[in-house]
Amino acid sequence: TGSTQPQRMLEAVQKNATKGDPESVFSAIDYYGRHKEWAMNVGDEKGLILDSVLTEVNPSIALELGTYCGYSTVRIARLLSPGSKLITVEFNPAFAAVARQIIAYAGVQDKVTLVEGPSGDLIPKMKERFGIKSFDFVFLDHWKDRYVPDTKLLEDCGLLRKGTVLLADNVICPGAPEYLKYVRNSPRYESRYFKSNLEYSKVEDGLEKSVFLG
Ligand SMILES: CCc1ncnc2c1ncn2[C@@H]1O[C@H](/C=C/CNC(=O)c2cc(-c3ccc(F)cc3)cc(O)c2O)[C@@H](O)[C@H]1O
Ligand SMILES: [Mg+2]
Repeated sequence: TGSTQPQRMLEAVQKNATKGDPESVFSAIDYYGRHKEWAMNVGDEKGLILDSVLTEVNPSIALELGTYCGYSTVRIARLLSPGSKLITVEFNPAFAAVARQIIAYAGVQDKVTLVEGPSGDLIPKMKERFGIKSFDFVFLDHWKDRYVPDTKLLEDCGLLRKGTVLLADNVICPGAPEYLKYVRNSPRYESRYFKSNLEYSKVEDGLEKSVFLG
């Protein structure tokens, strides 16, 4: 019945995953994306890189730009220490509605605040709305041409501190060439590329990890 892909993914989660088990939730989405219908989730291969960077950073306050169905939201939230929070930003209300249900099904809703709206409007309100000094970790996975403007906005709003880690999806496919130029040429970032594959495919893609130097 699900008319949109996110609704069909939610159905797959409700059918195949165990309530309260985050791993079973994102595994069900991976199965769906690999065997039923390709979907733009960071996926299982790049997901392992995301997991390892997260474990290394162990953020108290994390930001995700582009929730979509909540696949990476669940993947990130499951690794957060008690008391840590993830704020995820999504401007499509239909996607946000599905993501809320997937996040709740996984049982990680207490660690996640899903904020609806365009990142450009919400980033400047993060401090006043959520009492945030700065983010420890940012996952960029929204429109690729928003990576640079939103990174600059995070800098200008004082939301990055010495050591904040930015992790950007899809820097090769679909590609974020301006973003790669920005973080690799800027003296304010220490950048490194993690080669991988596009989700559920053999095409090359990768994640760019950039540490803000202050
Ligand atoms: C306005 C700022 C702003 N504020 C708030 N929410 C925003 C937003 N801009 C976007 N969103 C939401 O984020 C999600 C979009 C994500 C965009 N992601 C890809 O386009 C992508 C594509 C491929 C691929 C497609 C086709 C191929 F052939 C190959 C690769 C693979 C990937 O992993 C990909 O992430 C949606 O939920 C938007 O509603
Ligand atoms: Mg992506």
